[in-house]
Amino acid sequence: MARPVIGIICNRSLLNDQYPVHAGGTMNTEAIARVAGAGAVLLPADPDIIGVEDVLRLCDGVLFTGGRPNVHPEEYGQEATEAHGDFDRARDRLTLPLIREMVARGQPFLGICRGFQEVNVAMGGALHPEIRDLPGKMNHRMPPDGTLEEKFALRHPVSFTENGPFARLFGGAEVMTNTLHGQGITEPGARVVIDGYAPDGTPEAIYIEEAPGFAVAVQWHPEWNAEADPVSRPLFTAFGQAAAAWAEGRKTPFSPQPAKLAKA
Ligand SMILES: N[C@@H](CCC(=O)NCCCC(=O)O)C(=O)O
Repeated sequence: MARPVIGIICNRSLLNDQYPVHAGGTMNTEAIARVAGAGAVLLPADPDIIGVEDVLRLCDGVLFTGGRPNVHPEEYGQEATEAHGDFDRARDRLTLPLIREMVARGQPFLGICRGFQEVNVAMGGALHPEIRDLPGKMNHRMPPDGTLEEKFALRHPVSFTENGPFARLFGGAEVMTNTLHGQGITEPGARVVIDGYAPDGTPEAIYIEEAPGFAVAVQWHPEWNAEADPVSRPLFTAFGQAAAAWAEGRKTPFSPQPAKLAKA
């Protein structure tokens, strides 16, 4: 039986340090295929190659992935500085209008890390280029060296609104997550509900208020260990269910039922 199709936003990269490619991580494709239960398609992050309308027609959902290059600060009315690092303006030109259109239509999406930041900026919010420089903030960047297991290790708790949608989805108001980011939300965009925070107050989980569909994003990387992680699994499962509903012509707002607590 045909599965829903979820588009995965790629990042530009160099193969063998020589050949320009549009790259999609296998952690993302595996999470979409094995946990969300959808067919995964890789989307070049450039509207001159695939436009917003093409993606909306082809995909039942979109995964806005992590990525090292940052959303250009002119997208939120600020000047670029050295702290902002690298940019990917083609990706900005595709993802920001795509997110706004998907929110309006109720077409499901999940944002991860840079994708989380894109959702906030698409809705009119702002970011800080290096949150560890802010008073009281911890360093949320991934360790510069080490194995993937060390880089994606669970590093801090995220606390959610009691009985809010994330707490209901995860079966509790606090979970442990990894952290691999330098930027963070400073001002939420219109209708952006910040529902999860790290201990230092860094926003970690958002959804779009009164969105007709699944409009959700997290600052951490749930694609790591997605099949086994007790947080990743329900998140990608709910995303896949929303994409399947879209494929059948139905919209599903982000309003999980309380998780069935394990029998004592
Ligand atoms: N560039 C943004 C988003 C960080 C992000 O998506 N990290 C995943 C990729 C990790 C890496 O390759 O560095 C930020 O720095 O906040």
